[in-house]
Amino acid sequence: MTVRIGTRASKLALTQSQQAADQLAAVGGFPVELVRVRTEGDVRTGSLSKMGGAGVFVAALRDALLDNACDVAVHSLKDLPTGAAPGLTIAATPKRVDVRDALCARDGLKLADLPAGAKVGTGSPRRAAQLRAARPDLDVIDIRGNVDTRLGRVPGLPGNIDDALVPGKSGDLDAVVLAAAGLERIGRLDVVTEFFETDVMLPAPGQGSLAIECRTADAPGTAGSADGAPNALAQALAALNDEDTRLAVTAERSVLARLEAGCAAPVGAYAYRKGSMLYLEAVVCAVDGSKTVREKKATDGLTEVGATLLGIEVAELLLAGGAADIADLAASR
Ligand SMILES: NCc1[nH]cc(CCC(=O)O)c1CC(=O)O
Repeated sequence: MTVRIGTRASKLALTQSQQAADQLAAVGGFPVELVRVRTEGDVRTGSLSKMGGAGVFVAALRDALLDNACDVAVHSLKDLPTGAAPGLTIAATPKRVDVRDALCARDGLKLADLPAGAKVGTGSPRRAAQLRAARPDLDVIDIRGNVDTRLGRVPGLPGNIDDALVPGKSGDLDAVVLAAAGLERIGRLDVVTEFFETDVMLPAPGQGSLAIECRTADAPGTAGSADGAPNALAQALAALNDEDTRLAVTAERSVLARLEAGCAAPVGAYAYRKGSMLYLEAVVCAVDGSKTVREKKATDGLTEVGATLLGIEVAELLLAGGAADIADLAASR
């Protein structure tokens, strides 16, 4: 048996798929190969909103799983919609890496050093809102493209502008904000000039975490041979799972689900386990940075159900604090 991992062709996707492939092969003892899946979001360069949102990146991989064109898909968890995918299971969330957002600025500048009116690029309403709340004098510019293309818009940061996507835009910004996790995975933490602590900028729910998805029939707990023993893939997937990461991202995604928030809603959430408690912090911001609702709560229910309930409780506190009035929670792109 060769296990086929479906992957997008971007540098970040290939890197994280290859890492998962190496780990699966090591613990499973079976051969693993990468299968490239082209997604609509990779092929077309137009507005993501016209393609049905960031979910287009995920949908093609899920179709490939359901069509038996691959056995495993590795997603950035923060790109996964919260709704269920029938027939598929998130079999593992490996131990999460750095959850923070990172400023990548010209000349080594930190947020406090940027001059008034400095142009800071981000495609994320969540980052834009928290940037504006911290520094209302900045000019936040909407950008998209892969990590290289984004970095290439800051003078002195070696990036590779995709000219089809953003013609003539090389070096036009003072800084961009990216997830530390993505930079870490592709070995580009050298461009970071400041890591934002979570009191300045709460990350996207699931940021820094991967979701390893498979057909439910192959998932740990469901897959079995006639004698009831789990199959080799299910066992290997179970070995890649980190339960503290699973609890944290379950709580974070539960906030999004209870808020019925779209993928472009300005919502941040971060959960972490400390001892016998699971802590969750979440924020909803007006995109112009003028208003913020923030809540924090903990539970000693260290189970999937406990984490989900914690997310619901925090979401309801946010709603009671006026979250739906300050932000368009349904916003999608
Ligand atoms: N939306 C794009 C995306 N999806 C996952 C990551 C990397 C971070 C992660 O794995 O959480 C990124 C890039 C970014 O936000 O800078």
